[in-house]
Amino acid sequence: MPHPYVLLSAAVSLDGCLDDTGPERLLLSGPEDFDRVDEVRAASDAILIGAGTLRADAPRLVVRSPARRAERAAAGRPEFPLKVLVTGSGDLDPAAAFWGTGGRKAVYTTDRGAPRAQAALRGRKDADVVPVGPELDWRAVLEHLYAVHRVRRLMVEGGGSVHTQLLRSGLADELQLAVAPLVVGDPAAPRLFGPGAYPPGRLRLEETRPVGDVVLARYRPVAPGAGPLASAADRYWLELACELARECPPSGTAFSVGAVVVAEDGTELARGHSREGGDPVVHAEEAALAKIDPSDARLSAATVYSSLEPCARRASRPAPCARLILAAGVRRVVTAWREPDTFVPGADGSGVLAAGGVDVVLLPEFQDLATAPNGHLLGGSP
Ligand SMILES: NC(=O)C1=CN([C@@H]2O[C@H](COP(=O)(O)OP(=O)(O)OC[C@H]3O[C@@H](n4cnc5c(N)ncnc54)[C@H](OP(=O)(O)O)[C@@H]3O)[C@@H](O)[C@H]2O)C=CC1
Ligand SMILES: Nc1c(N[C@@H]2O[C@H](COP(=O)(O)O)[C@@H](O)[C@H]2O)[nH]c(=O)[nH]c1=O
Repeated sequence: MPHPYVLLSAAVSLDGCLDDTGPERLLLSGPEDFDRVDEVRAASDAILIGAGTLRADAPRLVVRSPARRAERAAAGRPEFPLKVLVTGSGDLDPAAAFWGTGGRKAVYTTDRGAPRAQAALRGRKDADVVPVGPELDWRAVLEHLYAVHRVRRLMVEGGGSVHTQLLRSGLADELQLAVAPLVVGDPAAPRLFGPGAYPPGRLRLEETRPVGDVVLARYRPVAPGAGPLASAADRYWLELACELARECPPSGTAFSVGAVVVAEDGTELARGHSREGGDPVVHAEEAALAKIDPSDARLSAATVYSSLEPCARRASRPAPCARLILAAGVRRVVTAWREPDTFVPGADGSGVLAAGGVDVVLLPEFQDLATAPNGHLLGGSP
């Protein structure tokens, strides 16, 4: 099920704190950065916080700039992004400014928290309470936001507990961190990220920029997911594989495919595309794997991303790509598109891989991107 693009946004002190322990919210951003945050809000379909932030900060979470609100309205969007709250307890103050400002609100809670949240918000026609089960399942929250509220871009404004869970579970697409030039120094102050197990490796730095006296750093988590569930980083790499497919020399008799092989820690091991380097028959996965030393110990925990599922049979080479992947020891493949019958009827590379113990993850929301360079082969519809 598709998810929105999830952007974590936070301002932190030099010692990694989100706030101090005083009664007032600590302003870490300066005026220029608050204006940047307003711009990010205006570009989002929804803004999510945890109930801890609602209690601590009395947030309104609105787009402040009238010009940005007018731009949204002119584009046919609601003037304000949807406000999203997560709570386990359902213990909500109905008098909080959060409820009386902005547009629609959605409250995601547990079966246990729902009756209390519903009681607190009784009479509010602009707030929906959605129980998602005995525990708060983040994937269910994201799927519901995508499917029911049509949220494609979700900004998460904290606090630490929410940011920690989304980064740890591989559901964050981007982190926007404003580093403020002050030190809180209080060991009891809330931190951005708590202790625990995070995806391995380094995040990818996308941008740094001074904004007034804070430094904005934008990162993308790129360590692939594990097992059959897709992570945000899986979407990042699959999109790249689909873009690589556009680099293939045109052909009337073979698909254009892109592939990337990525180590467990997010290091790109190799990439390839069909017919690259003047070889008229080479496939994308084959080209990428050929660039990696077969004894590279990282292969066994690597993920192969391929815009089209790896081939199961071929005439032009002795081994199809599904067999090459198995022989390389790779145990996870993420793909956008099952092979149609165009050239090989009943090809089932995913089945060959699964029979060999590989987790095959299909993300059909990327199929249009994967098929785009192949329209001339598909006779209208794939
Ligand atoms: N500098 C910055 O950019 C920002 C700073 N902050 C600061 O962060 C602090 C608040 O952070 P924090 O205390 O971590 O609070 P959060 O805002 O992360 O909210 C935590 C609460 O959200 C609900 N929740 C979160 N995850 C789950 C789950 N898996 N299941 C059920 N309920 C869940 C629970 O609500 P319940 O208790 O109702 O069950 C939980 O107590 C404040 O001091 C605030 O000022 C906040 C945002 C941005
Ligand atoms: N303190 C702090 C932030 N705090 C965030 O701002 C939210 C309140 O925004 P508003 O409703 O517009 O007042 C609050 O819930 C919390 O998520 N954000 C930042 O970018 N920088 C900061 O220094």
